Amino acid sequence: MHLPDHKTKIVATIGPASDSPEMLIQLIRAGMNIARLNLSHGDPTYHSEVIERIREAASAAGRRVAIMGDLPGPKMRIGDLAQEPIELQRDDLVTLTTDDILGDKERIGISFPDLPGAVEPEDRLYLNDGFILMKVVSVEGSDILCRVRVGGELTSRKGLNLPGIDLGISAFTPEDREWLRFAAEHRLDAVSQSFVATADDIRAVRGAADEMGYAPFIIAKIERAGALDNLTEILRAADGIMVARGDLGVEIPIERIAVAQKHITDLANQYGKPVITATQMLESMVTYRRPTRAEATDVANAILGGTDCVMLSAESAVGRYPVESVAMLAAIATQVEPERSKQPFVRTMGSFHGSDGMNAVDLIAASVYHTINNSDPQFVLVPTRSGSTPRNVARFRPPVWIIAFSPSESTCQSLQFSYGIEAVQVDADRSDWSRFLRQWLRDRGVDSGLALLTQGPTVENPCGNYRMEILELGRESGDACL
Ligand SMILES: Nc1ncnc2c1ncn2[C@@H]1O[C@H](COP(=O)(O)OP(=O)(O)OP(=O)(O)O)[C@@H](O)[C@H]1O
Ligand SMILES: CC(=O)C(=O)O
Ligand SMILES: [K+]
Ligand SMILES: [Mg+2]
Repeated sequence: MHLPDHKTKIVATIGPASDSPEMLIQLIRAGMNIARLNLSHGDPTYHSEVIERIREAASAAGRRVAIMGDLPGPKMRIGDLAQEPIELQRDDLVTLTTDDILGDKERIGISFPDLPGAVEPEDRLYLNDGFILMKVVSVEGSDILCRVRVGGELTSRKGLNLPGIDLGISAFTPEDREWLRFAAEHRLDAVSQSFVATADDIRAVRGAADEMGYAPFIIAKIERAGALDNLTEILRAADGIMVARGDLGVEIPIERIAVAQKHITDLANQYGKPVITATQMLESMVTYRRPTRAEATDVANAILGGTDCVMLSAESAVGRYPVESVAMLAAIATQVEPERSKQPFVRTMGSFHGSDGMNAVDLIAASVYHTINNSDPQFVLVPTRSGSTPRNVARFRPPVWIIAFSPSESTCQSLQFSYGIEAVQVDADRSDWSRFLRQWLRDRGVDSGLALLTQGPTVENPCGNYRMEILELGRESGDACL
């Protein structure tokens, strides 16, 4: 039976460097599980074509690939530049204007009409994920005169951050609603919402999707300071979460990123919701064939720390080595995963020991955890409808693959986000899973050792109980069950 070498899932942003059919096939073969479309860049025609190419490449490669549309959110960006890149130097005077212009070194357009009213002299503005720092000198009409404090290179449509200044815009913007409709029309598996502040932002996306008859897997991107105070409620409302370190590293002091990442990851593991670690994971591979030691270590530490997915941004969207970058993530994951200690039980279950005790799902997941620790099963087999039972087992990061069986194609696609889960679509729910799965394994040449089977009550078997079975695959009397 073919299973990947790595259980960590790989997200790659698709852009001009990776959007050809040939590149997409290579990315998939190198280990890409999820293609991310950054809807802040490129128009609907472009993204429609790319979606079609990704699906064709996935079927040509015979691999499951999920597609995630990353909604722009209320991110302020500079407009297009007449010539690029431009180089801003310390002490340069630059005017940011809401006028519709092609920018240059003296005047740069910005997309947010209310900005001049929201800033005052001495405020700090950051460009390009914080690389460039400017201070406001004065505001006049639609113009903001700024002095460059830390210079650097700038290209079109880079982001603009104002840490600490609340612009009072909700995360789910009218533009996002248009892109959500696009995502619904193209049946994208997942959408990620940028700049989430509260659970209401996620509920707004889910509500709007509902009205469109669309039920995407919804990822909350944590990239503003306020979201860190509302993590629990955001995790409850969302299907998964992303540590969006590009903007987060500007919105909170960069020296606090590691602690925030650890906190978000631990909490997501406890809730059994997938977490994506994103941005600058292999940044130097935008230009060079090899990453730095620090980057390779960052990827490894994210995996050791419990991330489900690692993500590429510019490396795969506009870099010189998209395939090598995916292959590097896969190689690091393959080396690191066997070295990880089993997730400590208390760390994963800690918050669930409330006054109500553990619920049935947690009790079963705990039993699977203990059984794996005391035996050496080949697989954990999990029939599922929504995907929550396999995710509850996956949060322990068992050293064996969890194979989830679901009649729902969208559940299978959403399981692409979870560490160590391989999804298999089956024709229908059934009442004879143990017989069926014994045969399924035998058809794939697996007929010795142990497998664990766990599931909750199902539509086929609504009176069933939460259960864990131990399948002795070679046992004669077990064969008699076939
Ligand atoms: N479809 C695309 N077309 C052109 N350039 C792209 C595309 N997708 C990404 N890029 C480029 O790759 C860079 C890194 O991608 P990334 O997804 O991190 O974007 P970002 O602009 O930093 O915004 P965000 O915070 O939404 O991720 C972008 O700044 C952009 O220059
Ligand atoms: C991915 C993203 O949006 C960020 O890192 O800011
Ligand atoms: K975006
Ligand atoms: Mg961002």
